[in-house]
Amino acid sequence: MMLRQFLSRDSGAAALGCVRMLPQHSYFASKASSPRAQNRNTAKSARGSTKFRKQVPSKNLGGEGATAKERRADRRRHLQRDDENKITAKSFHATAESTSAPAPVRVAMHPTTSPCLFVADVPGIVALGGADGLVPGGIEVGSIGFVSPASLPDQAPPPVEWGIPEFSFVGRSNAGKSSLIKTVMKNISGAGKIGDRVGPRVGKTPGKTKVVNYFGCWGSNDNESDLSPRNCNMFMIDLPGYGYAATAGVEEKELWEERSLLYLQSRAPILQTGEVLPCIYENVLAPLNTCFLLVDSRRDPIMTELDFEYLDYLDEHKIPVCVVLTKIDKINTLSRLKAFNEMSIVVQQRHQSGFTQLKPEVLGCSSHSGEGINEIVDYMKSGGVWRDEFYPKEFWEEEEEEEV
Ligand SMILES: Nc1nc2c(ncn2[C@@H]2O[C@H](COP(=O)(O)OP(=O)(O)OP(=O)(O)O)[C@@H](O)[C@H]2O)c(=O)[nH]1
Ligand SMILES: [Mg+2]
Repeated sequence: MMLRQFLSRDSGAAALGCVRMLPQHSYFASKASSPRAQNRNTAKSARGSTKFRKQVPSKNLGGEGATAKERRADRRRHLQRDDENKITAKSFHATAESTSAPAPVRVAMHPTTSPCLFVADVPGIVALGGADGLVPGGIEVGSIGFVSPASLPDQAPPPVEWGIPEFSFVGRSNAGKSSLIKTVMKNISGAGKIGDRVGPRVGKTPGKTKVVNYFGCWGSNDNESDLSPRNCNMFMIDLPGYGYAATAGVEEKELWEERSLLYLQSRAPILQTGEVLPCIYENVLAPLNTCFLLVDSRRDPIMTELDFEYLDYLDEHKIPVCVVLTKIDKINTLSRLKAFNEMSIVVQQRHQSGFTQLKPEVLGCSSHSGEGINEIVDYMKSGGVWRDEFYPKEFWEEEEEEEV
């Protein structure tokens, strides 16, 4: 009961109670200041690995004597206007392209939110969890839909304060992030096809996704009036990839990378400022539940320097990470074994050296054949890292005692 109230987005009082119950010395604070973390940071600066650490939101945007960073912020504002992912009024009249869904997919603009919400209301297939759909026992999902793009964190549709769990997908450009989200949306909703106005856009050339896109998941029994971002049970976030992009120059690409990093650091338990948020941010949970780090299973070696740098960044911000090998339909059994072994060694080494938010098991999937998708969906529906790895054990034990 207490647990459910705490996780409920509308129970501010219960959340406050929980803040008091948190251990005095934060789980995250102790990890952040550990000698191992300090050594890692020192080693990182020594090898000049600063690509993903320079990205700090700029306060002074442009103007005379502006620094390169400020000029980039100016460009960012400019790009926001003509971004290809921006929703236009014309899109409101779009219909979803779902030909083989179990029931017709309806697309609706929700009146209570910004005029860019599309909802694909598809009869749900699974119902987990309790009344709120957001309980430690699981996250109930059944309906899915595109909510909104955001170029900057403050444009994100669900404010951090709502504490709705978010699952984000990161990786090199072309790793298969958007495809995976699309396939997961199909799995959740039971729809045969997810159109581009409801799901993420997929592209053959690296650099397709350019802004942070929010996809909402509602409960399977929610009706149309419940389908606002506030009522979402979880979000899936499609982020622009890092590394080579065929669709843009270096500067534009840097801007997209910055968008990803700004998103991550604004939703993570540890802020860029060094401030530690011990699971709770202004009385609610830090919303970023898990970051799926996608790696193309065909790569040899499996991890590139950029992947390692990204992993370092996630570690530094104490973001829970689950590594997923993608496109496994493209490789034979022997190559799969090799890829999984290689990746598991990396993950276990990192886990043992202090990156405890890194899920020790590596997942694999194919968005084309559907292999491994159930495991990813099950992971999210079971609450991701909320119960087990993310929170200190004593936290839940204390809660349960309170219930008695
Ligand atoms: N064979 C196979 N191809 C895949 C799979 N997943 C994605 N692809 C293909 O890989 C290409 C890139 O997929 P995207 O989902 O757009 O990749 P992304 O990571 O979102 O790329 P960016 O948005 O550019 O960062 C597309 O041509 C997809 O069809 C998979 O599981 N198997
Ligand atoms: Mg993409």
